[in-house]
Amino acid sequence: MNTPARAPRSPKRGKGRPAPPQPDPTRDIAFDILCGVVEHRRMLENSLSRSAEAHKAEPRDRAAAHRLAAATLRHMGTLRTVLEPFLRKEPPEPVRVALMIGCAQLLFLETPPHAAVGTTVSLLRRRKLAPFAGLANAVLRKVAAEGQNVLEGLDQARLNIPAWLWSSWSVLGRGVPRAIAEGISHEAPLDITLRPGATAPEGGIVLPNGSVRYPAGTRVADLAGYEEGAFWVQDAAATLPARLLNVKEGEKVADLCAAPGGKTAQLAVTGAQVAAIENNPNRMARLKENLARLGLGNVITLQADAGTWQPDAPLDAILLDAPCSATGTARRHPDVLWVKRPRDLTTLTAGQDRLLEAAKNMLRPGGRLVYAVCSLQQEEGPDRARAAEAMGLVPDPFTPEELAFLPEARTPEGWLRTHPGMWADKGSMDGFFAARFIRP
Ligand SMILES: C[S@@+](CC[C@H](N)C(=O)[O-])C[C@H]1O[C@@H](n2cnc3c(N)ncnc32)[C@H](O)[C@@H]1O
Repeated sequence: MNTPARAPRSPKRGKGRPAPPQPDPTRDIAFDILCGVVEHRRMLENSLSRSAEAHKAEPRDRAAAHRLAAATLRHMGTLRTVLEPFLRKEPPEPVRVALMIGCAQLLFLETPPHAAVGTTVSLLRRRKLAPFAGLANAVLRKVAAEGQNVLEGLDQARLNIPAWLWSSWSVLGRGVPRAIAEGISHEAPLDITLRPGATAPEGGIVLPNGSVRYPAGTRVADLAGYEEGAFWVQDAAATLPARLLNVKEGEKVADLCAAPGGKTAQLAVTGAQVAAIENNPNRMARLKENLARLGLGNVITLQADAGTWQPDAPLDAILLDAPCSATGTARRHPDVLWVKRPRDLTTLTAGQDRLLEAAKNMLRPGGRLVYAVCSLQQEEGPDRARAAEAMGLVPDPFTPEELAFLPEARTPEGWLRTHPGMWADKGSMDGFFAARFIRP
């Protein structure tokens, strides 16, 4: 077994001192993000908001850092494996993080070797890890020379998914864990949902569900019509739960876990009377901003716990997009793979049951509930649908006609199950589970 390495001696200086390290906010912020995820199991956004470097950086540098960190996370299992034979001893975790950033640039981001090596060495110097600069120089030069050959012998899809998740996804079908891993291995495209009657900005392709898709890296604010509220950002799979609630004009509807509001917007444009409930004040602020941009002033927004909130009168329909492990969003948020643990599911599923029970009691007899999670986990999807049935809700299966544009997502029970292995030829989709019920 490898043992922790002592810091090697500083590389010998020539006649002059080494040049002082150049500022490099992109790599500094990416380093902070990755240390937060890897060492402290903090989600990427949380790590980003704690990074002092990120606070003083230009938006452009923050965005570049976000993409570099996400690319490193997407390939993290592979990067660890590639580095292993070049390290005689285990380096401290922050040094390994810096090496992974350098390695990701060499192997996946087409950064020229001198830049990948040089920026990693400078990063270590800026972060008071100068004694490891020589090690990084030597290791990354070897990766530059031999890394592509090493990659060829690796099962990258398998390495980039933690073992517990890979085995949990095998219930989804033969070959599905690999298909999901391949879907996650690429940066997600940008999908938008158009307001009824709005024209799609140029450059997108229309997907079978009506979403319009733009290449990964497209900046939403650059698309024509954004400021005017012609559309909102929403993965194609994320449009399905609200659509399957089949809300009609004038109905009394609640969106119980609403921010940032893509599904609220879908419900509101039908002309229904929508109450959007959200308990997190920061996320509520984002929801309100989004609804204001879209001009959807007809939505009532309430900061409240959906587990205790009561409507004035029983509701016709409810969307419960419950908080979950979010493993279905790993192509946008690859940090999820390395932050979540099996034990998190116990707390999450208890919360989902609490919200299901509360939602049931808000409905009028005959009222409809769609329960949805952006999770690929059995415990948060099918097991919760069974729990809802045990609470007295009556299943109302999705019909083949409702899912005619995506028949592979309809389960034998009439639930919805999407995953990142679907629409592989179109750029994939997020993983969602949804089930519909009627209150008897
Ligand atoms: C999966 S996200 C919802 C995404 C949203 N439906 C959309 O499409 O944009 C879950 C949301 O539920 C909120 N939330 C979590 N627990 C809640 C509770 N007890 N009551 C209300 N909102 C809650 C979270 O803050 C988060 O914004």
